Amino acid sequence: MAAADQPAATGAEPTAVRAERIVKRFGPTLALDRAQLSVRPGEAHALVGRNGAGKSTLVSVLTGMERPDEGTVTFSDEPAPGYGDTAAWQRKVACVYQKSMVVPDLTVAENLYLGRFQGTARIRWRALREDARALLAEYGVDVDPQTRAKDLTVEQGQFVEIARALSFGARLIILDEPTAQLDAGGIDRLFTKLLELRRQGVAFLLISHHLQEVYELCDTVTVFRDARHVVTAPVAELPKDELVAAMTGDAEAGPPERARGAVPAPRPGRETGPGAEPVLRTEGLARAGEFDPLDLVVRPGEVVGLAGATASGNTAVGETLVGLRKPDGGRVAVRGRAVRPGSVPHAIDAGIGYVPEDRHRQGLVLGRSVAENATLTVADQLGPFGTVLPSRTRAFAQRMITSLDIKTSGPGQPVSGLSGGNQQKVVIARALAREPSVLVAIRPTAGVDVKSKDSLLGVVREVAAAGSGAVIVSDELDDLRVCDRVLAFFHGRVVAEFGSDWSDHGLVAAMEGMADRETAASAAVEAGHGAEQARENAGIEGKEGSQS
Ligand SMILES: Nc1ncnc2c1ncn2[C@@H]1O[C@H](COP(=O)(O)OP(=O)(O)OP(=O)(O)O)[C@@H](O)[C@H]1O
Repeated sequence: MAAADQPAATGAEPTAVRAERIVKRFGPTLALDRAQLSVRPGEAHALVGRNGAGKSTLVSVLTGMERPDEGTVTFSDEPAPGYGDTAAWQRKVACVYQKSMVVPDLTVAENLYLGRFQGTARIRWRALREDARALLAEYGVDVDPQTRAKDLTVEQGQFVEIARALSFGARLIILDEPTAQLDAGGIDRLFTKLLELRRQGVAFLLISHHLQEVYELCDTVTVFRDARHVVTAPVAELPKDELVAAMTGDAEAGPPERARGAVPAPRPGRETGPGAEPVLRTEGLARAGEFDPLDLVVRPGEVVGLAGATASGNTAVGETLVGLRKPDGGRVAVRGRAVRPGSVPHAIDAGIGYVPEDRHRQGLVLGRSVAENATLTVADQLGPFGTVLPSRTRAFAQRMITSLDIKTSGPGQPVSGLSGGNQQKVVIARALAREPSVLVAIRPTAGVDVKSKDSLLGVVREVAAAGSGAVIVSDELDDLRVCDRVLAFFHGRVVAEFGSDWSDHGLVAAMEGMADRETAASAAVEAGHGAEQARENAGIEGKEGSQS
């Protein structure tokens, strides 16, 4: 491996932060085992590792949220503040999460000065707004200070958080999956802003499962595996396959591991292919202001992608299919049977399995165990006469834990103690538990590590191979690669239809609104399909324009 180990402190160059020999235990779990990390001023440093490797735990230690059992943290070679001294920590470091932590009902100005009011002195609102305006201008953030935080876009929220942290004096900003909810333009603007700030000496620690981002944005990368520091190296000296190998512990990255056993074997008599009865069909399905009437057909054995950037309508379609949103018009049928609109329980009963985007709000009961969460949708099958047998629940959950490679101390562990990526696997386990006819997954691999991503997407393919169908709603190209065909949404309409041989460029252009259906059809023809075939492949029935 070309990678060098963490350079020893020379004393010549101060570090923005240095963590040494950090040990952190949660009950029997050793989350950090003598872990180390140092970040230089002005550096963009990536911290990567598989789900459960200890990244978030280190962030908690570096931001003063968790006290380590052993080890030391220094900022600019000075000891870290005492644990509990929040104000002192704020002057050193801040973590910007995917979901902005600002108080939603307060204005931007109020959020910026939160926690800074002293004693009982009257707050001078006009001066506060002026100060906020000046502060935002200083950091080049184009947001009106009187906007309520809840009305900010994800991108604006992140910028406000960064400005707030810098105004406290912090010179180290930790970004936890910052691009997960940004579209291409937002990512560009974030990257530009970070570059500007780095020139002023601000250091960034980026936690990401998007390895491409690591290469585009960072100059140094640290890999954690199983609670330990494995390697720190300049990104230019660590090719992607070596980086993945360091994360997984494999000598070579090797072929993706496949999760086995989570998916039932194909059912005899279940036909697949173009002639088979659709597992899912929508006719004229629509929601005003969100998406135009959509006729969609998913046949057994098929994985169909609904691609689109934020607010393109693809997520709204997915959430309407699973009953979370009520359509204004049109119908949904599973294996020919109509599904009652706008009802999640009916959708589940009809055979629609659902993997939500926001697992915290829609997916999991955090205080409950892995076993209880994984079996929430099948409680009726776990014992006679409405009872739930704990032994059956545990056995069922154990099968899911093994087949989806969920890193947990066992079926009884509360889900709140799992890492983010492992929580996502529990959500998928739950969706699969009922052996759905069609699985609808919205950004299913958000926050999931590179190896588990392959394995989860492999599970989706297996669901299809077993005679069901799947719909993947995502803007992640890796999610869409497993699809047999992809419909690209823009402004609530399907603007392009692709077979499985789309190019990154073509699909991204379509999602950005730079392709219309004609271009897509000609792209399909160029790729060797007839135009009719391209339309047929796309499963769009009825006359041209039925979706517009
Ligand atoms: N509050 C907690 N209680 C119990 N165990 C915990 C707690 N927080 C973390 N852990 C355990 O510590 C280990 C490290 O988790 P951590 O969240 O730091 O991983 P991670 O690298 O951030 O993973 P991901 O990429 O999935 O977010 C995991 O085994 C996790 O289950």
